[in-house]
Amino acid sequence: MKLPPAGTIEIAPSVLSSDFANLASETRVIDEAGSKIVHLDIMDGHFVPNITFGAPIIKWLRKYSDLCFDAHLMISEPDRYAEDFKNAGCDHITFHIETVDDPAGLINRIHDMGMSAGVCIKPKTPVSSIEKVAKMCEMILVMTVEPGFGGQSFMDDAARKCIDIRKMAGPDIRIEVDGGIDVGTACKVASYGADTLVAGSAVFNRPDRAAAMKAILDDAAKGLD
Ligand SMILES: O=C(CO)[C@@H](O)[C@H](O)COP(=O)(O)O
Ligand SMILES: [Fe+2]
Repeated sequence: MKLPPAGTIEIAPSVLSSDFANLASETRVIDEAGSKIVHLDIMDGHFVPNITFGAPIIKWLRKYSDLCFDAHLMISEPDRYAEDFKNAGCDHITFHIETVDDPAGLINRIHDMGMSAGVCIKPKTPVSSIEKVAKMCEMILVMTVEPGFGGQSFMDDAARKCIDIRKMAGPDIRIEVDGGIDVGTACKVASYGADTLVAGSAVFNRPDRAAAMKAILDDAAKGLD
């Protein structure tokens, strides 16, 4: 499934905190609970100090799920691997602005392969770094923790960058936030202009994933009041 167009608040559960031995059923649960997107965290042990999974695992998961596969590439040289993620069935690829010399070139390549594209900024990376390419993207990802691990504490200063990004990019681009999103922080990021909420531990570390997702979305709605 393609990335939903901007204009609605969506939750993008990150399977990073799920039971990797049961990835297909974990993904089915969030689908049945109403999610349109599953967030896939790809880490290479080089750009970030952790290793997760790559295209072969995604290719298998694709056989079991029609959700929008939102790949968050926390890897060096994302241009080298973008085609592998396309062939594995990803719908959307986000790469880190810190990892490339020619972000516009990579966004064009991702589009040419038929996927939507996103750039991501780490907490200390300024909004100005994505100014030239923001409007080329379908979604901009703002890290609200240092990338690499689930379960970290939300950084409000980083989240506030969504306010400037929303002004810069306009209403037609999704702004995704990632790290420490739960009840209490979802309302804040929604008020800053984010509309796509990645949640890992807040969903998968709870026995009732559907209830956890609903609580996060209800909290986000409060941020729009
Ligand atoms: O990209 C990352 C971590 O680098 C994430 O997508 C995490 O999975 C978010 O985890 P929580 O903070 O929601 O537990
Ligand atoms: Fe992520």
